[in-house]
Amino acid sequence: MVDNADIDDPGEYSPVPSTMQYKRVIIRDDPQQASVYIADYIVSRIKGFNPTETNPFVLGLPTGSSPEIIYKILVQRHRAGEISFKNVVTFNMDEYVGLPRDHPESYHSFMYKHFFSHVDIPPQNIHILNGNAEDLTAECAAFDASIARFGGIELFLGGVGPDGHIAFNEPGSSLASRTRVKTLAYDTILANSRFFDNDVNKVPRMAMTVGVQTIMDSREVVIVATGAHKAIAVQKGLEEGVNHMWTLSALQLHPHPLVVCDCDATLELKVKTVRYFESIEKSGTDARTQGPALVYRPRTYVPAPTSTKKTSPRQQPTPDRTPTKVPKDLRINTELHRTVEDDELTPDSMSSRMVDSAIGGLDGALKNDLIFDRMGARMTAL
Ligand SMILES: N[C@@H]1[C@@H](O)[C@H](O)[C@@H](COP(=O)(O)O)O[C@@H]1O
Repeated sequence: MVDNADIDDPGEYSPVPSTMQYKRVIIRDDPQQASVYIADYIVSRIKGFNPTETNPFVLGLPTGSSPEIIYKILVQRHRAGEISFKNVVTFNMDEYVGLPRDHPESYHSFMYKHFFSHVDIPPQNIHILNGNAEDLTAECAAFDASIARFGGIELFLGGVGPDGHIAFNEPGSSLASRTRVKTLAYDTILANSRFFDNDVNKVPRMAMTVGVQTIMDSREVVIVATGAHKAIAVQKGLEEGVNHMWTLSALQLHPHPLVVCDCDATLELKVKTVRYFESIEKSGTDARTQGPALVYRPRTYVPAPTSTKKTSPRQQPTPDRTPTKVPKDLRINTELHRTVEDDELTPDSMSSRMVDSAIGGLDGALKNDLIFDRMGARMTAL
């Protein structure tokens, strides 16, 4: 990303990759300050868009502990009357497969607990993949079709896994992927076991996730990366080449990526890289407060069928995601019926871990081994 940061011309706010690119890395002292930056940024983008019922702001959203603070601040801004989500449509990036919707660790539960229940977003504007759908492939295709029906995603907020994954696009994911079912890498299962009583056996093995290309199709991507455990991912994603083993790195090819880190997440970056991006911000290209406003292009918008029926969050029906009309000019391929991971690699080391981890009793041994040889080594290196 560094060598390609031709930020002198922010260009048009266009989903089409062009030579006019505007890459930003913002560094703040701690997760709180990084989250304030992002929350304010999202608020300013929504306000600048001036959404209406017929032209809503389409926002992609993540789960995870990093975005929790961002949601808290957004809720505070909403309560203070600074922002309304009435004309915002959301698409969540992922959901576990097979976990009941009302399980406390489902991404449905997470989103309502931390965000949706506290703001004025209409339930029919919320889109979260149904990890219990009978036909998961059809569910994924319908999700992409629904994004297309809304004219694509305006801003996709995401986190990053310690192994560099965005959404659940694990190492080896195709950079051309769209929404589909993925087997989780053992590192991710291990990382997420903290939400499941630290028991890797309780973590679902599969998830549905938007693809790397789904994220790349959005007009702007904002990534939050906080903590020393994200430092390697940030370094690989920003300083090294585009690589499907660190899917964050795909953003190097996006026209409007914004990565917001705390200091700890930059620990593996070269001082030169950090200084470079700090100087960019100082020289007046902080898009939130100083930089030139992005120009919103009119989008082809096909309104979703609306329902006036009130539902409680838990009973929220799966929206009708079969589009009656999909704009022809959209680049989103809605005809994805390939089988799971057709075009993706699962590194040998990971697939063998997955097989072994299914055998009772081996998880503990593997866990120790992994902590030692992967995460442990990274942490000592810090
Ligand atoms: N699918 C989610 C990702 O979307 C998230 O970015 C990652 C990191 O989460 P955290 O912010 O908790 O470190 O966790 C999960 O794997």
